[in-house]
Amino acid sequence: MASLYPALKLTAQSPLLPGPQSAGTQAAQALEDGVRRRLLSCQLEDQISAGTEARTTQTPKPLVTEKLGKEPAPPGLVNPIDGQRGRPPERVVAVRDLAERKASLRKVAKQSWNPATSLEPSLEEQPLVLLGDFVPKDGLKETEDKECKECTRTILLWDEGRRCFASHWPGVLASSFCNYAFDLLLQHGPWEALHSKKGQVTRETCWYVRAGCRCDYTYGMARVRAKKKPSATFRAAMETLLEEVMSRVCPWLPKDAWPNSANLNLYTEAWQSVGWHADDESLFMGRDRDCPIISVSLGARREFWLALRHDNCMDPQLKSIIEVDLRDGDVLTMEGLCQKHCVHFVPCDVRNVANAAHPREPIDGRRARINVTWRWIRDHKQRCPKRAVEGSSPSDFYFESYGQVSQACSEKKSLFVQSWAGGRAVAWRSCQECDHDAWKGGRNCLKHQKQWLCRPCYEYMLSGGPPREKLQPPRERGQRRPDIFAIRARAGEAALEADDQDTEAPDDADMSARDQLCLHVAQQQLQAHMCIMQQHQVQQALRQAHQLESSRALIALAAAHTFRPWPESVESLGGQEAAKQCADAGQCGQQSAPQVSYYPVRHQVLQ
Ligand SMILES: O=C(O)CCC(=O)C(=O)O
Ligand SMILES: [Fe+2]
Repeated sequence: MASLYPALKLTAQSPLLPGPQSAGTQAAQALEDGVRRRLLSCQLEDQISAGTEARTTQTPKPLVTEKLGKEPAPPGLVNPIDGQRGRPPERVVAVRDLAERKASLRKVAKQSWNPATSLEPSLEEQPLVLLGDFVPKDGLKETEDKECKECTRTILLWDEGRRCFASHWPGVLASSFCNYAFDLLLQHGPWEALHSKKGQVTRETCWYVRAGCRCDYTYGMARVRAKKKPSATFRAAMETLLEEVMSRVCPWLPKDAWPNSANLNLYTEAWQSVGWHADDESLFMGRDRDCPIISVSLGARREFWLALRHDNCMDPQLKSIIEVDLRDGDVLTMEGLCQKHCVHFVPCDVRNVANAAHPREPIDGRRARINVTWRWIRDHKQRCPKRAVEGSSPSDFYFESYGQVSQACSEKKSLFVQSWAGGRAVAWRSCQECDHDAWKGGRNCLKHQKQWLCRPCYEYMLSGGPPREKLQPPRERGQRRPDIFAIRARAGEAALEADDQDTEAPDDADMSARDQLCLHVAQQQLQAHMCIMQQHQVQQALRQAHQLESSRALIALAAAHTFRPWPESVESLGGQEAAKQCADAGQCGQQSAPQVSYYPVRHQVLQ
C-alpha cells in the first residue's frame, strides 16, 4: 500500500510562515498574527501576479508594523515614506522584505505536508469509520466483500495526526447513468448564480435537503435556500444519484444513515471555479467532529486541489497541494477533520477557456460540469423540524456509533500524501506550456526537459502525445501574464470574428450559458426519445418559440416535451438501443411501459 503513495518529505516548518511572534495576549496575538499573515501574503502575491518585477530592484520596504510592548499593535500596511496607514509605529520591523518573500514563494523545493504539531485524537483513542473501510458490525459476507473490492479508491491523503483522510474513487458511476443524471439536474435543478466581486458569474449553485431537513445553506455572503417543494424530477434525480453512489461507495450503510443534504455546483464555462475554502459551516460540525463528505462529479473533467491551510486563514500551504483530476462519474471523499485542517479549490480549466470555439454555439454537455457534494447536517438550524427531533448534536451519528474499522485501515501508515511530482522539487510559477493562472499567479510546476511544467502538461508530455499549440505567446521577462479574463476576451474576439462570417448563427446572444446548455440538452433529448410524430410537432413549436425570441419559453417548451423513462436495462443497452426502446414504448403519446416511478414520463402532444 505504502509504495503506491510515495510519502512526502516532512519538514518542520512551512517556508511561508513568518518569524517569531509579537507579544500580547494569546487571543489577540493569534488574531493579529492571522490578519498580518494574510495581509502579507495577499500583498506579496498580488504584486507578484501584477508582475511588478521592477519594484523588487528598489530598496526593500517594510511591509508590516509591529508595535513592541504589551499591547499588540493593530495590523496595517504602512507606507514608510508618509506613514499614512496604521498607527504610528514605535518601531517598524521588516518581517520579511518583498524580494525575500517572493523568493520563498518561488522557492524550488520538494512538496511537503508538514506533520501535525498538536495531535488530534488517534484512531485508537477515538475510532473513526471511514467510508471505504467501513464494515458492518456482524462482519462481511463473502459476496459483499467481493462487490466492495470492485469499487477501488486511491488514497490521496492519510494524515492520522490531524485525522484528515481523502480518497479518489475513479469511475464509480457508469457514463450512461452520468449523462442521464447530468441532463436532469441541469434542467430541473433550482440553480442560482453566484457572482464574484467583479460581477462575473463564478458558478451556479443549488441546495438539496432530504429526510425531513429544511435547513438553508449559507456560505460567504450567499444564502441558498432549501426549496419548499423542489420539483419531483429534481428530487427523483437526486435520490437516484444518491442511491447509485451509496450502493458503490458504502453499500452497507443503512439508508436512514445516508447523507441528508447536498450542495450542487454547475460550471458552464471553463473559466468558472471555486476559490480556496473548507466546507466548515456549522451545520456539518466539520471543525469539531469527524465530518464525511462525498463529492460526485458529472460532465467535464476538472482539477481538484486539496492542501493544508495556514493557521487563521484560508490560504493553502503551497507546497502541500495535492492535485487530482475529477472526471465524469468520479467520487471524491474527504473525511475526519479535513475541513478543519485543510482547504480545497477547483481551478478554472485554462486550456478549455482558450479553446472555447464559439461562445454562442450551444455548449456541449461535456464542457460543463456538475458537482454534487453529499454531506451530513448534524447541527440543524433553529427553524428546521429536525432540530426538535435530533437536538443540536445527534449522538447517534452512524460513523461514530456503529460499524468497525476494517483490518485494511489499521495497516495504513500514519502519514502519506499523493504526490504527482514523485518527490521532485516544484516551484510556484506559471506553466511554460499552458501558462495556467490557477491561483495568485501560478501553480506548482516541475522542471522537465528545460521547461517548467504544471502537472497536466507534465503528464501529457509523459504520455508521449503530439506537441500542442501553446496557449500564449512566450512572454518577455517581466511582462505581465494575461489573466483568465484576458484569455477569455481573446477567445470571445475570435468567436466574434467567426460570427461575422457565419450568417446562419442563431440569434440567441441574450441566452445565458446555462440556457444554451439546457436548450441543447433538451433538443438532444427530443431527438433521442420522441417518436417521429412528436418530434415533428415539437420542432414546429420550437421554431415558433424561436421566432418569438423567447429563449426561456423555448427551454420550458422543450423541457415539457421531454420524457426520460429509464429502462431497467439501459446500462446494458447502447444509447441508441435505449433511445429506440423509449421511443417505441412512447409511440405517439401513449404511456411508456415499463415505467419507473422515479422518472415521470410526460407525453403532451401540441395542438
Ligand atoms: O466542484 C467541486 O468539485 C467542489 C465544490 C466544493 O468544494 C463545494 O461546493 O464546496
Ligand atoms: Fe467545498
